[in-house]
Amino acid sequence: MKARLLLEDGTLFTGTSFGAEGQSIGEVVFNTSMTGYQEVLTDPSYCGQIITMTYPLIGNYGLSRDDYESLRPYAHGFIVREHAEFASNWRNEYSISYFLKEYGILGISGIDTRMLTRKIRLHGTMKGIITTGNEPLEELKERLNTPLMHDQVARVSTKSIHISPSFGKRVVQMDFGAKHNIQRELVERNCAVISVPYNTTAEEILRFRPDGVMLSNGPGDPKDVPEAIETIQQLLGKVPLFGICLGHQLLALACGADTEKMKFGHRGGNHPVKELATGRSVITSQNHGYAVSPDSVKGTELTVSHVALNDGTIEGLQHQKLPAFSVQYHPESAPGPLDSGYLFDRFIELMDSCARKGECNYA
Ligand SMILES: NC(=O)CC[C@H](N)C(=O)O
Repeated sequence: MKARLLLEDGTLFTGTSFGAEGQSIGEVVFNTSMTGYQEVLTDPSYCGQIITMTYPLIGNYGLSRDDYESLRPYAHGFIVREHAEFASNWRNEYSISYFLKEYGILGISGIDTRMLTRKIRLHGTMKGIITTGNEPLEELKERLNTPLMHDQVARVSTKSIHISPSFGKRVVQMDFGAKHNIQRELVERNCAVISVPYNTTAEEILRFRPDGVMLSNGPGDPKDVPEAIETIQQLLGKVPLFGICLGHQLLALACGADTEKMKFGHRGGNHPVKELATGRSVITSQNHGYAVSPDSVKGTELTVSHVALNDGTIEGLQHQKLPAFSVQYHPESAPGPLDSGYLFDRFIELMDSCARKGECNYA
């Protein structure tokens, strides 16, 4: 079946549908990972976005339930050069087209993804619409005027409190759309993880007597969740904090810094980042369209700890006085390189040292 993709700048692509039928609108972004399409599709941070994969063949190792990064995909569409119906992998359970159809996500293949990516890099991220119908172009253009959503975190955050029990440390995870691998990394280090909805108050969080609070990744503009910024302000200094991606941006806002939308963002599995304290470089997994504004950090109690080697963007922050740090990239990888797993060890050490010094203060 034929499918079309229309961009905000008027570019029309025609391809083949390989997912659900209908019409879907979203912000078109590109991801340069060569593998990991199912972790990407099930990363809740893509809620409201249409993902273009720059790697030309997608679906060739199929899908398996154990590789999901959340319970379901939240992306608004999937664009590929070529999709493979036949999967060569003993772990394969079903095909990419079956998966997309099951969750009502439109997929379009046969697209010149190199041209599309170059357009996005030149113009910045744009809205786009995918359709399998025969609507006239004017109607699609009209639909592209629909404003983008701003309530993604509320859509993807857990609706109720749940715990993955373990003996050891207790970490409350503010779930803004958390990827499963954050929890796996913590559980592996003997932490019981209590995941709470994004709008849980500081008082409720501290009632769990946590050793630390994890600020998860999540979709959208960090300024769309002011209640979380307020909660983080109240948690600062009372309990060790570790922020990842959206959690990093929210920590920055809570400390008085600012965030801004990037031209086309960072999404992929090979972004080089430098840790300023050691001069060491790591290859990181990334997925973000916003970043902390460099000038806004001056005058706050934050220090820039990591920078992106491709464009100098802030990739990590450390609080100068309080036990709190964060990274813009994904130390939990999934998909992507494992270089940054040591940051979870650092969080454990921070919780240990705060507990030793009696620095946790639940009052
Ligand atoms: N992966 C994330 O947490 C993304 C954070 C934020 N939604 C951004 O795009 O910058």
